[in-house]
Amino acid sequence: KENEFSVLEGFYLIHETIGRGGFAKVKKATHILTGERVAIKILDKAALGDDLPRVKQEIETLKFLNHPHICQMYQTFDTDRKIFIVMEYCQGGELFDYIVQRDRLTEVEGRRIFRQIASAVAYCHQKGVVHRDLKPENILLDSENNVKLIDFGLCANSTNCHKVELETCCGSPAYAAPELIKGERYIGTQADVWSLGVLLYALLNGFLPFDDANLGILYKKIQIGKYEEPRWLSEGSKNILRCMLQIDPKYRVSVDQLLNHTWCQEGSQEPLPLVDTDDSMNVVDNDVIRLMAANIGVQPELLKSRLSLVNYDKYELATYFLLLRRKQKTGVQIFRRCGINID
Ligand SMILES: O=C(Nc1ccc2c(c1)CCNCC2)c1ccc(-c2cn[nH]c2)cc1OCc1ccccc1
Repeated sequence: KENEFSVLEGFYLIHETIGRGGFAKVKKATHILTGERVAIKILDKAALGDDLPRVKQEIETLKFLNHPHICQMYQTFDTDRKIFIVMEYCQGGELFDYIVQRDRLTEVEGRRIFRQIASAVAYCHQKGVVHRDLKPENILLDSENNVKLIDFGLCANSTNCHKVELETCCGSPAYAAPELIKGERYIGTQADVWSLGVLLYALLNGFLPFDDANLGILYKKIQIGKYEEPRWLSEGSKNILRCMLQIDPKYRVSVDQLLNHTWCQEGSQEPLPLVDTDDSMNVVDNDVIRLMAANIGVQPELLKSRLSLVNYDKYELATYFLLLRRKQKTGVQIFRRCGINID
């Protein structure tokens, strides 16, 4: 029996399992060349069965999403039995646990988290991707409690995602928009905004706006769209929730309008990442390229051309991404200490 991890030998050190999803196992690992922590999602092809297309869908989608609040895919490859997806390490765990541990978040913390989620969703919508399964379980946190959106297995990609109508009813009922559970054709971006409303409600209150053990009653409550506004909610937060939890999608805000809502603008804010243009998918950070090129003894231009085929099956691309993240976190001086002169 081939050791299922032999394909990783020399590139990643595998540590303990940190989580089990439906058909995935997530293991802590170390990217050997940089020493950076990563998470490796391991899927068994046989166990996947007809869920295999969902995994392929997630991999293809993650290949063109590159955003600080979307869990970054660094490399992916498969053996005859397994699929490996090397992901960004999110040691803060699930947002769901973060809320439960605190009962509910303060408005300041809730706003910080919500703005990061909304900026990730706005970026997806600009790229023609609708997530369709937004909920606290699909939002992880990194070591500084910054948001990392995961699980694009149910997402739909299309160039005109703002207009194309979808029909597959998916996602978790409590976060599903009224038009989606009615089985009507719906616009994915509008359904995502409803889920963002349910998410913000859960962040600020610690419980769901629409909830019932009986699915039929839950559907009724969602279609009626009436929910409790606890006394601790400020006028601003009640207002932004109403903008999202509109049962008629025609009256629902877009995620771009959300980010400009006064509630989101309140307080001292760290600047939101700009929605990147396509060039961020090209390999352009010259500090990282020069460091890597010096390290492996090739011309920077040759390395850049090798990496510009961003198809995630190369270890060097994972190296590039991890060094870029390290530079974003700690600044260029970190490379000087690597003892390699990159001037
Ligand atoms: O790095 C990830 N998780 C993760 C890493 C370290 C720690 C924790 C969690 C919390 C548990 N205590 C130990 C610290 C991690 C990264 C990516 C993905 C991922 C990306 N697409 N799909 C899955 C999943 C991940 O995990 C799942 C998880 C495990 C335990 C709880 C909560 C979540």
